[in-house]
Amino acid sequence: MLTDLFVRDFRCFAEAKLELHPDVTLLVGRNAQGKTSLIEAACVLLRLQSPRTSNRAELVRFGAATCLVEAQWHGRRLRYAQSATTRRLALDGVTCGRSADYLAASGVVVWMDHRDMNLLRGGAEHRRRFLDFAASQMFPDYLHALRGYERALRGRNHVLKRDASIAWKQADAFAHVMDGFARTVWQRRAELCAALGPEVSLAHARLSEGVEKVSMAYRRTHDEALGLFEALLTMRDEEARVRSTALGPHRDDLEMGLNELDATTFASEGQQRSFALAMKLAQARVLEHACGAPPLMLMDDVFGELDSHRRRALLACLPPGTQKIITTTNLDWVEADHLAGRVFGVEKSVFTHVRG
Ligand SMILES: Nc1ncnc2c1ncn2[C@@H]1O[C@H](COP(=O)(O)OP(=O)(O)OP(=O)(O)O)[C@@H](O)[C@H]1O
Repeated sequence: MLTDLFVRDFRCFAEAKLELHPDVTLLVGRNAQGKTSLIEAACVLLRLQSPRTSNRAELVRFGAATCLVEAQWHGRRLRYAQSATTRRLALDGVTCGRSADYLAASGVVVWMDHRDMNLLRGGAEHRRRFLDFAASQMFPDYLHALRGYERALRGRNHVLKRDASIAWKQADAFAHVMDGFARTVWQRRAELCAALGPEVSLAHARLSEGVEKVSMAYRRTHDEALGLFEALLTMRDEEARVRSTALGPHRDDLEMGLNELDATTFASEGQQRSFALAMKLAQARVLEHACGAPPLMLMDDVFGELDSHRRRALLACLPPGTQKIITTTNLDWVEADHLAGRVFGVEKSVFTHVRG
């Protein structure tokens, strides 16, 4: 459970302190008052990643030198400080030099927002990001393998673009490195998808009252029997033409089926929304199972646009004991019998305790 959340010079906040509720904390305010920034701070503190940006310097309030986020997570004190160029982490008041050690002690997170529709409507990169965020929380070796793969991929693409005549020997050296990391990435993504598949079906059945059938499968760019290095050897002509790496985990995708059809093209908007919700719920259940404790749910303005059946199903499908921080522009949708907790109003980056 996350308690005692404190931020200083983070995004629009000079300083804010919130005592979070063990079940539900609602942050209510008009647009651009700071709701999303606050739950982003919680995500950064627990996972060292923002769902909104990969440029950490953006987190520091304009004009300030360093941002700070601190909270208690299941009795441990987490501290994240970030300047334009450096990041400092601390666990229980002791500086933590290795992010892997920090992440091992920290909690897991599921982030939900209106962009979740991109899991169905957007390109494959959205689905890969979904897998990567979950896999990096479940498997301690995943992020290292993914970053190593991406580094080698950048190197290889640079070689493919650089000269009029491609230095294949150099490109192959990068391909060897990519091949090693790709094995871990594939294995972990496959394990994750095997765990997610049945959970997506279960969650979707509750959201759609059991009338539709969904499926989800991981799709590689090439035959599994071939290693990446060998597969890339067969792509010389194509790569010489497009000047970039044609195969590998950076091009893989998830195949999403709805009643045996491709959900990314044939599903209605409502069906796609239920599918995306089911994926996030499945992520929560799989993370709970893998990590032994429910994730923190950070839900950015997702409830207002759901009908009351799906709102109830969404809450009912979460693992028992899941802590939720929910942002919303109004409380009209809140039904007292299924959502009690603490409410804060937020205006111009200042939080006011309203009730609970
Ligand atoms: N580094 C920063 N320093 C200062 N202000 C920032 C920084 N980054 C973002 N902001 C500002 O913070 C404000 C709050 O943004 P935030 O996305 O948290 O609002 P919100 O209440 O979630 O609104 P919405 O409901 O529209 O998403 C915005 O006006 C944004 O421009």
